[in-house]
Amino acid sequence: MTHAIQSNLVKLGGHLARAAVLSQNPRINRFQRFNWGHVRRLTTMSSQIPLSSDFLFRQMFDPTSCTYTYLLADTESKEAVLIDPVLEQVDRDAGVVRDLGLSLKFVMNTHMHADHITGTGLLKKKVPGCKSLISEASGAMADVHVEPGEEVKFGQHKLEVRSTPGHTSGCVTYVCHEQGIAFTGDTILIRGCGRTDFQEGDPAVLYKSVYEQIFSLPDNFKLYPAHDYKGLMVTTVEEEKKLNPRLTKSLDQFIEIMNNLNLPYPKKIDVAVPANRVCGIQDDN
Ligand SMILES: N[C@@H](CCC(=O)N[C@@H](CSS)C(=O)NCC(=O)O)C(=O)O
Repeated sequence: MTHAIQSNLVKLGGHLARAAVLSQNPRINRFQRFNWGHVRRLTTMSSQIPLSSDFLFRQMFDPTSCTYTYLLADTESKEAVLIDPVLEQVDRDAGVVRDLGLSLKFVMNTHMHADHITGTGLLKKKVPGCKSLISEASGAMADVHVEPGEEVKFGQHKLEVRSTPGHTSGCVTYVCHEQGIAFTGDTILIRGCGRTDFQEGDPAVLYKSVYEQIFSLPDNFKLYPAHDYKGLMVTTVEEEKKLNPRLTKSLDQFIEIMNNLNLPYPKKIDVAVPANRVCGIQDDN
């Protein structure tokens, strides 16, 4: 061991010893004590669940709205579903479906989005035969309305519909149990969650949805959100249970945080919500 390493280890030992003494001293108030909060991290990690070889998964990004669209398919039967498409990316999405020789069964949304217009209506025109799908509770028009507990089937695979209101009253999470993955829309984001200040948003309802419907999934289930604003792509139940800066708080603290986010309204809200109520475009089929 070099002298420099030895000396740094001695210094680190000193810091840790001082921190331990400070944290035990009753005369030092809680704000002066060594704050371990910022060193919170996973010390162990649950084993990873691999996707089965007949399960196609593609995550695609729209840089303007920071939306993720997901293409899932059964590679044997070729049946596919597309989750949360964006109007401006319809040609990209239809192109991937065509290139891979897939048969698009459902174009589905996790909720009625407020920040972008869904690509659903236009995809129905460009990819004949596919059906639009959204929750009954969303209040949006679609060919198929799903209820909590129902399954969306494509080939040998299926997604369970879980009701996760709070960001909007009609939000759902689609869970593929056999692959250990869930599509959470805006209910839970990576180290964040959907805002609750419009479209019947309610922080207490969102908190309950997350704890009852998402954190009740196995720790190693991967969570795929509808947005990320920091370049992250995927998280796990375990990570969010332990590291989510909002959802690791008590219900009261969470409500306080959500009621004071003071975010500007999404720029497209006034056009997106009415358009998404009718599948993104007036559907004249
Ligand atoms: N700047 C964007 C809108 C960003 C935003 O409000 N995102 C929503 C999800 S889309 S309605 C959200 O819930 N964000 C949570 C957060 O903590 O950021 C725009 O103008 O479109």
